[in-house]
Amino acid sequence: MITFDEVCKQYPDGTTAVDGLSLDVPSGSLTVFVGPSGCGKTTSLRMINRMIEPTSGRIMLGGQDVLTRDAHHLRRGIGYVIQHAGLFPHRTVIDNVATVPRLLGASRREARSRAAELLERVGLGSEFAKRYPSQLSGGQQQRVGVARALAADPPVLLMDEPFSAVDPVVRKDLQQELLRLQSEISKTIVLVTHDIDEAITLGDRVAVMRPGGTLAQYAAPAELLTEPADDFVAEFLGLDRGVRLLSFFGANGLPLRTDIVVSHSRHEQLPAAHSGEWVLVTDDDDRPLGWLDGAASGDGTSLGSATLHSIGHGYTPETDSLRAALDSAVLSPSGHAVALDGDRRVLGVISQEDLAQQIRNAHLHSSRKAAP
Ligand SMILES: Nc1ncnc2c1ncn2[C@@H]1O[C@H](COP(=O)(O)OP(=O)(O)OP(=O)(O)O)[C@@H](O)[C@H]1O
Repeated sequence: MITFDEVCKQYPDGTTAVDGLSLDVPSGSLTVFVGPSGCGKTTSLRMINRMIEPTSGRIMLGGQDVLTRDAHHLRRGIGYVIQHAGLFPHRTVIDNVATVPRLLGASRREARSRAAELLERVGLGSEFAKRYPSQLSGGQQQRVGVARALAADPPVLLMDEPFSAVDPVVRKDLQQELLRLQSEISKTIVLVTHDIDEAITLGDRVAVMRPGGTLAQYAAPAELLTEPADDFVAEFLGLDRGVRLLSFFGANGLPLRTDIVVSHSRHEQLPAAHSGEWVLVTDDDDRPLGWLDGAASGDGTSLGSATLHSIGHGYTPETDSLRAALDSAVLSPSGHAVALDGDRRVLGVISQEDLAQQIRNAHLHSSRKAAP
């Protein structure tokens, strides 16, 4: 556990970077510090490993004030990842990572084998080991940075805007990688970002800081989205916070219709009962072929030659959220989301209207749960 206890930091020029910060970062959790530029996120992070020292207040790590710890010894237990990975440009990838175990006394061979294992763990195969950092993409360099930070097997990992120098697609990949890695290694991670979406995706808990270095709210992402503490937090979360909240509700158990799903193998023509409405046409294996606009086609239309419209991405009830189901319905020409199993077989469909009702139920249920 890391505890900030009334921590303040004033720089010599009089700037107050952090003002009365008190919060607990539970062991094994991923906590995100988020807020607009200049609100004291980096200063707060660097006070954990004593790169910056507080003006007043205390930071406790494992029950001990970090200021009472030898700085080098303290940092050995704290991995640190920064924006541009901060790799040694003249060392190969494997040597960048092996440097840390070497410093800790491992033989060259042991250090390299540990480094290779860590590179594998962050998704970089052996073909990257001999390259230099400049021969890697930004995202690959960030992975090496994470592998190096993990090389001493530190219980704590500090990450300062680790993914902000890479493009949005790579960034999403790296975020998912970090979540996967964290599920395996369960470190105590403190991550700084100015991107609220990143904070909500990654954080078990999110500390929203405001200009002047004070804490606006510290809560789990779903709680932030449901009950922002004030207008500053609500505004920082953005206008689509209701839709983002849907990411926290599973799409399992939604009532699905199968009466407007028509199998190609059982019907050669659009049955009369369906003329006038959209039907989903499937193949012999229940895989979706596309939506047929019954109103435009009329009964008796041959299913084999009808014009079908794409179902889009559909959603998988077991693994997707209500947000994915809603997205699927909004993008569908028929206004229905298609539920697919893991083999992309059709389980049924749900309309936007039915989904809206389910969303209202989910919100109601969550606010009842939140009530004392
Ligand atoms: N060495 C320093 N001397 C004086 N003021 C500083 C120093 N370092 C940071 N500051 C100021 O302290 C405040 C907090 O800075 P900090 O870097 O912690 O913010 P941040 O939230 O991480 O910002 P960003 O998102 O832009 O990186 C800012 O106003 C900054 O200008």
